[in-house]
Amino acid sequence: MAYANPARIKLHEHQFVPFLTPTEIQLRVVELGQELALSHGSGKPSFLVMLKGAFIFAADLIRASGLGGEIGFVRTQSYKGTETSGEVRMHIAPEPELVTDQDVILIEDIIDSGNTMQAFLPILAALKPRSVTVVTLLHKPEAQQVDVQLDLAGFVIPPKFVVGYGLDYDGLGRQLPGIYQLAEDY
Ligand SMILES: O=P(O)(O)OC[C@H]1O[C@H](OP(=O)(O)OP(=O)(O)O)[C@H](O)[C@@H]1O
Ligand code: HPA
Repeated sequence: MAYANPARIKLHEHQFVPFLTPTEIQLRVVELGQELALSHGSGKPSFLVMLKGAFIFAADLIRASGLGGEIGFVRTQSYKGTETSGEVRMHIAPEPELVTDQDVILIEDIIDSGNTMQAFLPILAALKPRSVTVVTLLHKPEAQQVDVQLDLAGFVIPPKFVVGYGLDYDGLGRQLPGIYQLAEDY
């Protein structure tokens, strides 16, 4: 499918410039899907999608992997504007039957400070999965404040705020097919 990919966008009071094109993202998502097919091809993993940000990435990644298995959703929230509040709230908890004794593939859109993963992984571990594989589309190692498990990352990016392909700035921008970075020159 061909997507409209605007050059420069405004969301609320901020301007954003193109950072990753839809094509770059799609090519990398296919590679990640192939890696999951290799590591989990002999079984039926449970996919756990971190809402809201990971919903578009997960839809593409799961189909790119060709893997069967159930799909579940969890919802955490910690961001206000471009900053983490530091407090990770759990709105939708995992279904135990998708986790206990299962090989779980946890799909996240971004690991930034690492606070969300640090808060969520113990909740998952308490349900006693057979294994957990953490996949994130984006990783900001220079912004990370805490060490967390990370098995597969699509792109390692600088510590600047990004939107698009599921990621938002205060509720806006999730629908954009490419990923945009906060502009500094306005
Ligand atoms: O590593 P961290 O600094 O914790 O940031 C990563 C988290 O922040 C975003 O979620 P957010 O709380 O914005 O909720 P959303 O997915 O509904 O946008 C993103 O989807 C990750 O879950
Ligand atoms: O850079 C980001 N953009 C959107 N949401 C986020 N959540 C953590 N980091 C980010």
